[in-house]
Amino acid sequence: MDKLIIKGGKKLAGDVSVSGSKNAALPIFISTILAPGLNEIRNVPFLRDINTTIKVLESLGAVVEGNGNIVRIDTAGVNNVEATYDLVKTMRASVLVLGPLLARHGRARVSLPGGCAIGARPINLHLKGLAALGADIKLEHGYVEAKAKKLKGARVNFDIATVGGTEQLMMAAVLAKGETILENAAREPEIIDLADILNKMGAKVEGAGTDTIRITGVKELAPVVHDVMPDRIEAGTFMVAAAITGGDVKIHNMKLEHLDALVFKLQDAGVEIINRDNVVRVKGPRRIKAVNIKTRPYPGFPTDMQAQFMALMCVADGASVISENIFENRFMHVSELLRFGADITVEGNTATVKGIKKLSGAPVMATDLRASASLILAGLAADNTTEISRIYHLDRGYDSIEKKLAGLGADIQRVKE
Ligand SMILES: CC(=O)N[C@H]1[C@@H](OP(=O)(O)OP(=O)(O)OC[C@H]2O[C@@H](n3ccc(=O)[nH]c3=O)[C@H](O)[C@@H]2O)O[C@H](CO)[C@@H](O)[C@@H]1O
Ligand SMILES: C=C(OP(=O)(O)O)C(=O)O
Repeated sequence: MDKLIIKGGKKLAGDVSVSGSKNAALPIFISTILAPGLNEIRNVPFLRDINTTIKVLESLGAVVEGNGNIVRIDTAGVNNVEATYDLVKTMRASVLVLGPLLARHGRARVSLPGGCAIGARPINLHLKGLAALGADIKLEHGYVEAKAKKLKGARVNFDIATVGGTEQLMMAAVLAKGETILENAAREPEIIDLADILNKMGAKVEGAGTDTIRITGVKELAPVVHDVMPDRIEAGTFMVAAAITGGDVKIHNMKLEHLDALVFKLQDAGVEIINRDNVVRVKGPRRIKAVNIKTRPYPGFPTDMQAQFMALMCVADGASVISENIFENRFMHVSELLRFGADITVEGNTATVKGIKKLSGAPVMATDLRASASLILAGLAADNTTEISRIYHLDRGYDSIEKKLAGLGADIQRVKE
């Protein structure tokens, strides 16, 4: 197993480029099931979750080959309709094959994903929506079995704005008979990227990015070439890295408009952000000011940036109140941040962080993807040496993060344990 060793205290400076988005690429890869033939996906990040998605698609009969950041997925031969426990358990997004398999083959058998470290993560709203489209759904032996001769358009009103649920229903509805209206749909930019590829394939999806998405079913879809959008969470993580080290970093290949909520909070904390010619320059102040955040569905503050922002608040002047409103157990980084000497108390879904002058490097353990990023950020700001173990979580979602940070002057190394 690999671990990271960071010698903190370096102000980051220079240029860094953001990779393609994990949370956009996974549903985009899965959407190719709907367009039999050779699809080409570009700007693909190198991530463990991408490899898992490729394994899932191959297990269904797709032929996949990669060349750098371009991946070609031939879905002509997809004829297996079962995604097994072994694959789904390592990556929850695999459950998204349900909608496209059902739409293309009229049936699917997919392992229930179960919870994960950050929460229970149910899929009841995915299943309720598919049932509204006419699917017959059974839960048996840990698997969802879904059947429908032909899905039929319907109105689906989500109780909660769910990103995965919205993606699942979009992919099911594009080949359904008639019109589907998704109300209280999630509005994340990754949903727009998915709608874009589906529309290129010949689908009729309108309103992605708003809370009402209208989909008119079509008979068939054709394969396409598509570029994945930049990863807004990776970009946000670099912004916090610049801020926490008092650095001066220019970030390329990012869309600042996807990060409004984070930008406002960073500015309130005293961070300077300049967007010129599509390059975002982030300058950290000498001292960070404490600000409060509440995670919310997009366009609110992203839950995927909560852990990283908490690391920043650990060294702010004053106290910050952080509420996590999406996942019930997404504070696992707290106990590890305490090992750096941070002053954090948690009550229910709220953490109160009292900033201290300096964190102190420590051996810590990564518990989930974004928690890992928060520990790196703390390590960059801390004195002395930080050792982060169990970084396999990090490799699920960050493309060469240690190399990119080293390129900005961080003293960070990956070593074998
Ligand atoms: C709204 C939100 O911030 N979604 C995040 C969520 O997406 P992901 O798609 O994993 O999760 P959802 O958006 O579906 O979940 C939003 C909320 O709805 C609940 N829920 C969801 C589906 C369902 O069938 N039943 C149900 O009750 C979840 O428990 C959660 O409280 O995690 C991803 C990985 O961290 C993030 O990139 C997404 O931005
Ligand atoms: C938790 C995350 O991903 P996943 O939904 O794949 O678990 C994430 O991207 O922060």
